[in-house]
Amino acid sequence: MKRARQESIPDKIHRYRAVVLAVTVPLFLLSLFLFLMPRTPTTIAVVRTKQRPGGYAGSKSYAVIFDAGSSGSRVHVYCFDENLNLMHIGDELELFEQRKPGLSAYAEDPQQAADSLAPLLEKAESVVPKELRNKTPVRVGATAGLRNLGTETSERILQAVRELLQHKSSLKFQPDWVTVLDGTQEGAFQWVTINYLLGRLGKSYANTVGVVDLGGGSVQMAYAISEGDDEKAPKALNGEDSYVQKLFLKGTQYYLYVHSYLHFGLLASRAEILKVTDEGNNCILGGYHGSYKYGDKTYKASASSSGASFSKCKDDAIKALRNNEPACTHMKCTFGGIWNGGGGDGQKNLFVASFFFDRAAEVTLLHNVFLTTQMYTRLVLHKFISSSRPHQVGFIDRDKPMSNVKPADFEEAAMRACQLNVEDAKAAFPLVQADNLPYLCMDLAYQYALLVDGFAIDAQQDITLVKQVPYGDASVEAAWPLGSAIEVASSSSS
Ligand SMILES: O=c1[nH]cnc2c1ncn2[C@@H]1O[C@H](COP(=O)(O)OP(=O)(O)O)[C@@H](O)[C@H]1O
Ligand SMILES: [Ca+2]
Repeated sequence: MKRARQESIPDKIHRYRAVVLAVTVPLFLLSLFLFLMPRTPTTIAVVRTKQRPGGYAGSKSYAVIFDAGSSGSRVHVYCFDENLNLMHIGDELELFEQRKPGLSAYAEDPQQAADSLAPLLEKAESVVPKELRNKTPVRVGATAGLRNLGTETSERILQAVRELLQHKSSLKFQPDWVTVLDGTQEGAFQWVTINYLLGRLGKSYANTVGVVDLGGGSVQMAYAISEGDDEKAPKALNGEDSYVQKLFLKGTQYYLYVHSYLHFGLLASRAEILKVTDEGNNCILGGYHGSYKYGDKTYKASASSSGASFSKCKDDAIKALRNNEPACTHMKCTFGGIWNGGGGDGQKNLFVASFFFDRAAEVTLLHNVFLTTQMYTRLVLHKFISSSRPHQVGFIDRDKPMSNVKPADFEEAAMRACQLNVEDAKAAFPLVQADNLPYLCMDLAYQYALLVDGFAIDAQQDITLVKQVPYGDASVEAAWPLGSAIEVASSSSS
């Protein structure tokens, strides 16, 4: 048998050259490709590590703001880019959650008050990316409800809320971020919110809009005035909030007239009106005999035998506005001896929010959605159906978050509501909550009196009722927390 010849290494390479080439060439090409490729990290979508305070990471910063209102608690979460534009949180431009009642309903039990915020906190945290939570500030602003309770009780509640945030939250938190907002801050934040969403910040004061925010406990008026008018503003006396605040926004100096009227929010005003009326009330819908509780006081709320009367009820609302009015020591006053700010271009476009919108929406129905034939007939009978908007009853466009109306629309709606007894009103206004029904005439008459007699707005002036303001591809709540978040985000990203 012929023995195989012993091959040398060069011979072997020569014999297997095809295999060697087939293995080494692709390997060489692969290494060359990897060598020339741009050096990107292999992990996916890393959040940039350079982070500034205020939940800032790369180009995003978050802010969580609790609105502890007198009639309910709400949480808003906003996300801003580095130019302070709102960015998406899911499909929306904010997270907004609410629950009732507000903190002041738990005056006797601060722990329960704080616990009422826990579900809102959980929801808010869930939309902030985990790695940003300890950089994201959480603030709580309480408004008229806690202002009414007095310092000791409200401080106990705020302390319980601070403990909740300290122990149950992973957000960035400082004890002095949980406060009772003063009314002028609240009004100023509301003005910033609406003007920001409308894209008016950075423009001359004359191109901004004025705002009225009718809460449950207080109502705020805020609008920008000229520098010259600021110089003429009456100086605040000791203990009074100053009438004008200076705000520097988007490179522009604004002089903002703001006043908050405690006890003149919609729910508080009912108590004021019930106080000035005697036995049979002119505002309570016919057939209702009960009582109204506001704060820790209860008022008799009983209809007169002839039912409600719009004109008498409006007079009572005006009496409540003027009740114990101190002399007007300023050039021109609204009510309560308060300077009216002098008016001007910053007030010519007025955006009117909160309960103004809510009540208007509740007395507006789409025929096809809500009305039975019997109800329709009743509404025609009472002339509820307006020829200018034949597709609906009432005066706003229910499908839109903003509507152009006139103060006179509230008068007209009040006149119609006041004619009804409580049973008929229930059928005519299925959207009005049962516990608000007896007060429907009172609420609408007060809203009209507040605008026309309180703030001296012409009954025929165009005003905008607003709940949300369209911004980008979504709408954002027209409420003060956005103004507060803008302050937080701009101070932490500068
Ligand atoms: O985010 C919001 N969007 C629209 N309306 C709001 C928002 N938050 C509160 N409101 C409105 O504010 C009114 C309640 O006032 P609130 O309870 O805040 O009283 P207060 O401001 O006197 O403390 C309601 O009409 C409610 O719909
Ligand atoms: Ca409010």
